[in-house]
This record gives sequence, structure tokens and C-alpha cells, in this order.
Amino acid sequence: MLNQDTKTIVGAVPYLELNNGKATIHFPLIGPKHQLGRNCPWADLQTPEDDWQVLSREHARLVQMGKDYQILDGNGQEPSRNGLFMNHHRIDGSQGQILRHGMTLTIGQNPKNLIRLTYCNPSDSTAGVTPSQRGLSLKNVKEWPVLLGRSPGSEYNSLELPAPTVSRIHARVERVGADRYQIRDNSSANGTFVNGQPISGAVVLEDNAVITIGPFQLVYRYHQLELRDRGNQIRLDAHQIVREVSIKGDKKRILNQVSLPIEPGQLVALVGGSGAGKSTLMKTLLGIEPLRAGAVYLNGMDLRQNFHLYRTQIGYVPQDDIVHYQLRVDEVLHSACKLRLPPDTDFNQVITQTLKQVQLSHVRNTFIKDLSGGQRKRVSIAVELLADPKLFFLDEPTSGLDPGLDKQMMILLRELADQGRTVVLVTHATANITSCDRIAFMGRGGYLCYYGPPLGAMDFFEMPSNDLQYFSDVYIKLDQEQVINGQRRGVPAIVQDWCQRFKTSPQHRQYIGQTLSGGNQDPDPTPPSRPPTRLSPLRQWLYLSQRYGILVNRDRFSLILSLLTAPLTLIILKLALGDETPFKVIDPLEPSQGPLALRVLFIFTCLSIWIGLSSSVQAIIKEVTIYNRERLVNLGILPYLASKLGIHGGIALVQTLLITVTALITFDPPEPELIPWWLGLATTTFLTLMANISLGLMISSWVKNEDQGNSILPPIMLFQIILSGVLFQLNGLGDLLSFMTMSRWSNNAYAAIVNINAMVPPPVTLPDGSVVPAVFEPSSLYDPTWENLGLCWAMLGLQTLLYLGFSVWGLAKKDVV
Ligand SMILES: Nc1ncnc2c1ncn2[C@@H]1O[C@H](COP(=O)(O)OP(=O)(O)OP(=O)(O)O)[C@@H](O)[C@H]1O
Repeated sequence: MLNQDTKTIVGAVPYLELNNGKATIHFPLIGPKHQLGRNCPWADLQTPEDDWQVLSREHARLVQMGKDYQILDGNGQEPSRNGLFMNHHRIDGSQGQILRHGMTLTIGQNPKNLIRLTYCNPSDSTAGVTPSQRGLSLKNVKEWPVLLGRSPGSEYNSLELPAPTVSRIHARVERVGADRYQIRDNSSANGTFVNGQPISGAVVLEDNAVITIGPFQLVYRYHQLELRDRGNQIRLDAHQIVREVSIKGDKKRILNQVSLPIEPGQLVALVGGSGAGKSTLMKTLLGIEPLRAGAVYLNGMDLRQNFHLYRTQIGYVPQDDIVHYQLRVDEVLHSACKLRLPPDTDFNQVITQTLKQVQLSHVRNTFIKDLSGGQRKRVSIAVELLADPKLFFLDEPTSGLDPGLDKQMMILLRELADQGRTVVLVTHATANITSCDRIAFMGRGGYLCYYGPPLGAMDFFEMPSNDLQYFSDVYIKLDQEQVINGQRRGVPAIVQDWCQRFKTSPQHRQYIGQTLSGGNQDPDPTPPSRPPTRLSPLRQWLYLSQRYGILVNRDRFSLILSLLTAPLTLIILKLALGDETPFKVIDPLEPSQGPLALRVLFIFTCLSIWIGLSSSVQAIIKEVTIYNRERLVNLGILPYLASKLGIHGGIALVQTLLITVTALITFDPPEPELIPWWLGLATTTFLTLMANISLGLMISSWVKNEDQGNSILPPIMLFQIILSGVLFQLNGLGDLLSFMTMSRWSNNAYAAIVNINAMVPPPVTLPDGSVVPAVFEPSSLYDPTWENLGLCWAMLGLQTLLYLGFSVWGLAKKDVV
């Protein structure tokens, strides 16, 4: 082992500084070649065994290049176990990295357990990049608490963490006792995490605690807060991922042991025939599709166990647009800002900057419905860019675009990658595929048949030339049966052959074997974590209600129709009845009056049921793509549902008013003893409307598409009519089932208020002593008592709660993580 004395090194020869958080070792570089390793006789730059286990026995080679050195991972045959990283790029064993004065690499990726390797060349002290590692020595702080945030203000007791998802003052570090510190979240929008767990109160900092705030990672130890990761670079490593689905009880593999590394700043296209598994692969990489086996790591951390840490850093544009067509571009972005960014952000500035980035400044005030397909896609991209995600997934962003727009989209994605983002897209349009750094060619059955640079695929698949006009022939080659030596080879066999060939190819070794990096071997793994801290539910409800209010208001035709349906129906009913007065008790009593009044009240019931159901049944399902996307970010189910209920409840109030006023104008009012007619009518109507709105929301949260929602309305209406008890006397099971309808309770409430029983004349006895059968008999269901009316109203209220409960369940079932 060489001399590790710093004094003899500095000012003389280049040297490596290795720091494991506890100790620092210096290795002078004096020969043309060196081998770095742990406790290994072949390594001349040798660390001791204890505390340096992250380092492999033969971890890296150094080769002199002029006055500097090149560093190469592994021993020339095998890559090292924990790798060498520069900004999360893994340095491979063949090309390596030229070291310049001041460069810092990391050995391993686990913030708690990595080694920093810094190269210094005293003869070149002006050149190179000095790593801007920032930190804070808590021992030296004079003013408490220490503020951590996007713009914490003070210079002396703060640490600035500039990112859109970080609140202005995000967290505070407080001193407890002489040498102990605790951290407290400052009601931040996206939460503070300690060792992967969101914190609510104050948490005492133990040595090696990893604090995550937005994209930043800090490690606390020895009274220091050290900024370990600025989160501006994300690498992704997929290890042997397998996805299985159940089809009619049989398991089917739709992803087959796929491994691939995606480095920070790379633009990667997932290509292949229809049904090959591209979208499935993207969703597994993104963490929203379950895995049968394997793992996906982001910067070495298991994505599924730490999804909430990366939630705000992942952008995802699904195949369907994630924008409301009835909103203006500006409104879409404002509402996304409110839901995703801390409230103390200057939204206008962020929106202006983002629109410039996607070249849509000129359509800022245009309605989404008036944009072209390509512009709409770019608005979806802009929505995701607001939070400045470092990992960006796009599912077929160019589908349906003309070749010009396709090219523009690829240029935009290239720019996003060049700004340091890791961009992954699924695409069928391969004309501009050369913009990508890597393509993953998937074969039917979810097999990875090639991963590497786009042009390399032409070579690998033995195409006649590198001309990309032959690229589509690769699809044909992998998707057609062949006869080889007289034997027929089906597509699955052909795909598996190519997958196998790739696994043993030099391309696999270069683009996967040398670059793939493992997960963190955390000596103290934390258990899977709870959901993240969120924007306050009240604020979410407010923002969502504002947005939904605008949307409902913009759909003027439906709104007016829904408001006018009831008054118009009542007017038509009045015209149909002519001079008849269904609610006024006639003297002497007529046998037909009770049934007539009941039928008219039944129209009131049916009206409320229909209006309530039809206005709400599409409310959730028609924006389910947007809901799913926002839910992945931070949307709460209760604020979301409450915003729907609030707006529809408001409309129901207006409808109740219109129905009451129209009924009072068009029909002679009854004179009930229990409660004034207008009040009883309004209360029963409102409760019926709310119960049906809740039923509509429940349906909307469970159906798969809008058509299913519409198809379910007629049978529900029919059941309510049949089981209302108005058309038929209900017995046995029918009577029991009617307890679950709203028509029964609504109609009984109206009938009790009007006092239908009082409209039934006494039985007529004929001279021969026989009694004429009554057309209609008084019923205890219509008793004009508070007990009866209270029961009817309570049942309507109970059903409202029940359906809302089922709506919450339906929405929760949509959750993928
Ligand atoms: N949840 C699921 N249940 C059953 N089969 C599924 C499921 N998800 C995907 N599949 C099947 O897995 C295969 C791969 O689907 P995937 O959508 O990933 O393909 P793709 O390559 O993206 O196709 P396309 O280019 O047509 O969109 C298809 O055969 C699909 O039917």
C-alpha cells in the first residue's frame, strides 16, 4: 500500500482522496497504471477491510493520460459491484472517464453508505470542476432554528434548496440540548422525509439520517448537514423485471426478465410491434404497474418502496390527454400549479417559463379544444414540466401527429433530455428515432431483443444497411413466422431466439452489463413507507371546486338543460292535468283524488331521481385519466369527491328552488298540518336530489368508461319506478327491496306532507249491505306524522352517505401505488 500522508502529496503529484464519511485516505498517483481495491494483494491503491466494504476488491483501474488519469470501472473483466458514478452516470470499464482536477465521483449510490472519490492534480489547480458540495455545520450556527427551503431568506442560518417542488421555508432544524438536533416540517406542500418516512411532528436527527426535501437529499452526521444529492440527475436501473397477468385463471407473462439501465440525460425510446409490451414496460419503469419479480431502482433506491420520495420528480404523460378541453391553456396550467406546487410559488412566472419551453406562449389564452393534436400534447407535457421533473415518461407522444409535428416533438424531447432530464417514451413513429440515445426493442411476449443506440439495431438485426428506411423491416423480422432448414419457426420462438442472441452479444455487454447498476445495499433498511404529506385537503377542495365550477359553467347547454328540465316538466304536467287540482282536498271527497295526487307526487320523485343521477353519472369517469394522473402526484380522494358533491349540491339547491317555485305557481297548494308545503316540498326534493347525485357519483367511480355510465341509468330508473310502491302494492321481497330505493322514501315523504290519507273518502256501503271496494286505501306509509316523515328523510340521508362511502371505495380501487 502506498503512503497516505497528505503533507507529502499536496503540491507534488496527482492524488485521489477517498472519504467514507468517517475517514479520509489519500493515494498519490505516480505510476502509469494503478489498481484501486479493498484489502486486495493486486491493488496498489488499497483501503483497509473495515468501513470500506462499499469498495470491491478490484474496484477500478487508473491509467495515466498525459498529466491526468483515466479511471475505469472494475478489473478489466468484470465491473465492480457498487460501481463508480459521476452525477449518477455509471463509468464503464471500457471507455472510462478522464479525471480532471477537483472532480468528485461516488463509489456506490447509497447516500448513507457511499465513498466519495475526489481527484486532485496540484499542477493543474486552475482547471477542472470544483464540485459544489454544500452543507452546513450545525455546531457553528449562531441563530436557531436553521431554515431549509427554496428561498429561506437568511444567509446565516439557512440552506437554500432551489426547486419548484420545495416550499419557500420547507423545514426547520432546531437544537435540542447541547449536541442534539431535530427537524420539523414547516407545513410544506410536498413533505419532508427522514429515512424515507414522511414526518409530521419534530424528529430527532440520528447520525446518518437521510433527509429528503423535494429532489434534494441531505445526510446528517457529526453535527453536519451535508447536501448529498441535488436530485438534478436521475438514473434508472431495471433488474430482471417480470410482469404477469391473469387471463381466465391462467398466468401469462407480458414482460420477461427485462434488465436495462437508463442514464441521466438520456432519451430512450421503447419500440416494437403492437402488443409487444412497450406500455407495460414503461408503466413498470414508472412504478405504477405491479411486478412479479425483479426491481426498478432510481439512483440506487427501490422505486416501489420509495415511490413517494420520487412522486414529485417523475413526470408522466399518458397516451390520453391529461387536460380538460373546456379550459384555456392558462387555466389548465394554473390549476396544475395549485395542485402540484407550493402555494408560495409565483405561478405566473413558472407558467410563462414553461410555455416558452414547449413553445406555446402564443396560445396561452386559447381553449384546449381549439388546439391542434400536437399542441394539446405539448400542453400535457407543459403540465408535467411545471414541477421540473427529472425523470419524464411519455406514452406515444407523437401518435396522430403529422411527420412535421412528430419531428418537432422529438426535437423538444431531445432538448428536455439535454437539459439533464431522463426521458423515456413509447413510440411507433421511428422516422426521427436517431434523436434517441438508446432504443429498447421489445418482441412479442415482453422480451427485450435489443437495447443500445438506434443505428446499432440495424447491425444487430442484420439489416442490409444502416439506412433507417429499413427500420420497419426489423418489426417484420420479429413478427413473422419463418421456415429455417425446412422447419417452421413461430413468432414466439423467433423472438426468444433474438432475445437470447442479444443476451450473449457485445451490445448487451456494453450497454447493459457494463452500465447496469444495483440497488443500495442498505445495512439498515427502512420498512415500506406511508403515504406522503399533502397539500392541505381544504386547499385541494377549494382548487378542485374552482376548477370544476368553471368546467360545469362552460358546459352551458347541459347546465341549462339540467336546470330547466324540472320546471318544464311541471308545466307540461299542469297542461296535461288541465283544471284538475291534485293537492287541494275537494269537498265531498272523490275516490280518484288520492291516486291522482300520488301519481303527481310520483312525477316529482322521478324528476329528482333523473336530474340527480343524470347530472352526476359522468362527473368522475369523463375525467378519469386526469384524476389518475393527479392522484399519482398528490390528489386526495376526499377533497376530490367533496368538490364534486359541493358543486352538484349547489346546483341541486338551485334546482330545488326552481322546482318549489314552479310547483307553487302551477298547482294549487295543499294545506298540510305537519309542515308548510313549500318547506316540505323543498326539503324532500333536495334530499332526493342529493341521494341521487351520490348514487351517480358512485356509479361514475366504478364504471370503466362513459358508455357504461350511460347504459346503467335506464335500468336504475326502471327499478326505482317499479319498487316505488306507487304503481303496485309491494309484498314480500319486493317490499324489502324497496327499502333500498330512493323512490319509496321520497314518494312517501311527499305523500305524508300532502296527507294523501286524508283524501280517501269513507267506504261506500250499498243498500244490500255490501261495501264497494276502494280504488285507493289509506296507508300507514303515508301517515302525516313526524316519525314517518323523519324516517323517510333519514333514509334518504343514509343512502347519500352510503353511496358516498362506495364512491370513496371506487376511487381508492383505482389507486395503483
Ligand atoms: N392488465 C392486463 N391484463 C391482461 N393483459 C394485459 C394487461 N396489460 C397488458 N396486457 C397484454 O399485454 C400485452 C402487452 O401490452 P402493451 O399495452 O404493453 O403492449 P404495447 O407494446 O404497448 O402495444 P401497443 O403498441 O399496441 O400499444 C398485450 O397483449 C396486452 O393485451
